[in-house]
Parts: sequence; structure tokens; C-alpha cells
Amino acid sequence: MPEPLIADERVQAATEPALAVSQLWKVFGPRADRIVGTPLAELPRAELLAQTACVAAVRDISFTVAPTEVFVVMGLSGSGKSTLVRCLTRLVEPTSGSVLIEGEDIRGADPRRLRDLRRHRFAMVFQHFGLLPHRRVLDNVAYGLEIRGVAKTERYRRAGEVLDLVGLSGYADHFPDQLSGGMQQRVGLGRALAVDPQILFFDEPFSALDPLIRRDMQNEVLRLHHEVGKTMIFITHDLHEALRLGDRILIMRDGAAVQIGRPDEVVGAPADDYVRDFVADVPKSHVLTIRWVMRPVRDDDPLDGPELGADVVVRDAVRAVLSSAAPVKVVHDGVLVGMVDDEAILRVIVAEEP
Ligand SMILES: Nc1ncnc2c1ncn2[C@@H]1O[C@H](COP(=O)(O)OP(=O)(O)OP(=O)(O)O)[C@@H](O)[C@H]1O
Repeated sequence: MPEPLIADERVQAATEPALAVSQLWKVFGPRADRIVGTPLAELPRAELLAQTACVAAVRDISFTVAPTEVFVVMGLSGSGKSTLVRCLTRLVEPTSGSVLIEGEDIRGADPRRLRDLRRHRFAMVFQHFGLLPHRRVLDNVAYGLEIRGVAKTERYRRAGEVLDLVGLSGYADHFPDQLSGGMQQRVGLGRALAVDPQILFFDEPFSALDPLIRRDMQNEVLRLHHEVGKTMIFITHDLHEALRLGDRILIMRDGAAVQIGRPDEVVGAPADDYVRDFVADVPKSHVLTIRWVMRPVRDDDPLDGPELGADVVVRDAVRAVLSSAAPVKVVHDGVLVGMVDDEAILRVIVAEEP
């Protein structure tokens, strides 16, 4: 698959990143702080373990996340996703590297500042909802505000608002065990949103839910993201979930970042065989945009065909392309950047046939 011909700057705005991670390592084990920067750090995981009894759970990872971006961390079990994300809030202490949250170095935060950041700037949603069983839904949602010392009337007002937002109006007085798994996770989402955090962290929040409910909840996250526009860091081992939710995806393997890219980049230009295997079964027409299938404009191209934006997904372009006698013109920022003809579209569709 050719590289897209033009860069997409949608996500990477010129503003300060919400999160900037640089050369982050987490090594577990005895004398873990003696590994980074030595030849031992280059050893494959199994050899490092055999020689030093240490595990490099996160290896030299760097990335930035733009404000309001949904950034997904994906990888197989044991690849280091949870450790990486826990390092970002110092639930796990990084071994080396830096983590800046809106420019603030959180590795330098003292315990008081850290507590403050966790109460005011971050919120977490976990797989096992972590709800308080003896408290009503309303109190569970209001919990973060209670910890912050917000007065009862105000926190109930806010919790009521959030219950509406997550589709649980009418359930304020229920207890968690009276709700289905999906609804309990909505309470978890509501509790996270109630404190109006700057960054929401999700650690495999939907893995325990059955597939239909899981899809519902993914839609819910997309809808909430659209409404509240928070920066979200989302861990999953499910590629389809990653592709649906992520503006960009970080793919991890054995603690290292194998690829960081938009869904269409991961599917259109997998960095190696590991990623290629991951994406082999993804219906390409659902993910690739027409910039991935367009060809350069030729002098003799008829220019009376329809026009489509370069970010239109192939699946949504099929009808326009196939029903037009002339090739479709692909435009980006008002400039003609390529052409798409029937053949290019059909190649993607036919490749998906079982
Ligand atoms: N506290 C710890 N002490 C020692 N090793 C650890 C610790 N926590 C994690 N590890 C190891 O670090 C590696 C990465 O684990 P991590 O839980 O971050 O992976 P993961 O991708 O989140 O996996 P899963 O999807 O199964 O949760 C694993 O080899 C794990 O055994």
C-alpha cells in the first residue's frame, strides 16, 4: 500500500500537548535502576529476565497526546499497556524518562501535588468498575467530588447532571448490584466525568462486557467524547476497539512501541509483521481513507467527475466512485491532490472477500 501523499494535521495541533512522554522506562525487579543506559537494556525480555531477574515492562517509549485526542494503547497481554499507563499517573513509579502533563513534570511532583493532580486533573475507569456496593448510584457518581470536599447539594446537583449525560437518569437511588454490567460501567464513566478531569484514563474498561454491550459502550465513549471533548487515554487488547475509538493508536510489544499512528496508518502501512498480523482481518474499506487509494492526477484526466475530501473513508466513497463515468477528484484544503477510479476502489473491496 503506498504512503498517503499528504500529511494529516488534524490531531497534532500546534498547541501544548495534553501529555508528553519521553524515553520512558519501567523495569521491575532487583536493582531495576541499574539497567537503563547499560547494554543490559538492549537484551530481549527473556534474556534480561534470565540474566538479571528484571522485567522491562516499558522500554524507551516516547509520544505526545494532543488536547481532546483519544489515544489508544494496544497490545497483547503482557506487552506493558497497564504499566505504561500507570506510569503516567505514577500509580507505578517510572524507572527513567519524563512525563509532562500540560507541561508539568509529574515525576517531580511531591506527594501532596500528586494527590491534588489525581483528584482534580485525572480520572480513571477500570474493567472492574470499582463501585462502592453499599452506596447508591448517585453517591457513587458524586464520590470524587465528596473526596474533594464539595458540599452535598452541589455534588448531588453535578452527579444528577452527569447521570443524565451517561443515560442513567432514573437510577440515582439504585445500588450497583441492581444494575447490569453495562449500566455499572456507565456509573463508572459518570463517576470519572463528574470531577471534570483534564485527562480520562481507561484501563480495559469494557473487557468484561459481552460483545453487544461492549459496542454500545464504545459508542457511548464516542458520544461522550464528542460532547465533553476530554483527552482520553484508552487501553485495550482489542484491535477493533482501538480502531473504532482511537484518533491514534500506540501498539506495544514486549514493552516497546512498535507503531504509533492513526487507524488508517496502522492498517494501511503496518510497521512490521507483528502489526501486519494484527490488522490482517480488518476490513480495509472501513478504515482506509481515499488518500490511500488515490493516484496522481494525469494531464489527460477528465475533470468533470464528482469531488470528495481526502479523508472520506473508502466504504463511504464506493457509491460516488462507481456511479461516476469520470474518476472522482480528491481534494484537500481546496486543492486537487489525486484521482480515484473504479479499479482502485474495487481492489480494496475485492481484497476483503473471504
Ligand atoms: N509489579 C510487577 N512486578 C514485576 N513484574 C511486573 C509487575 N507488573 C507487571 N509486571 C510485568 O510487566 C510486564 C507487562 O505487564 P502489564 O500488566 O503492564 O502488561 P499488559 O499489556 O497490561 O497486560 P494485560 O493485558 O494482561 O493486563 C509483564 O511481563 C508483567 O509480568
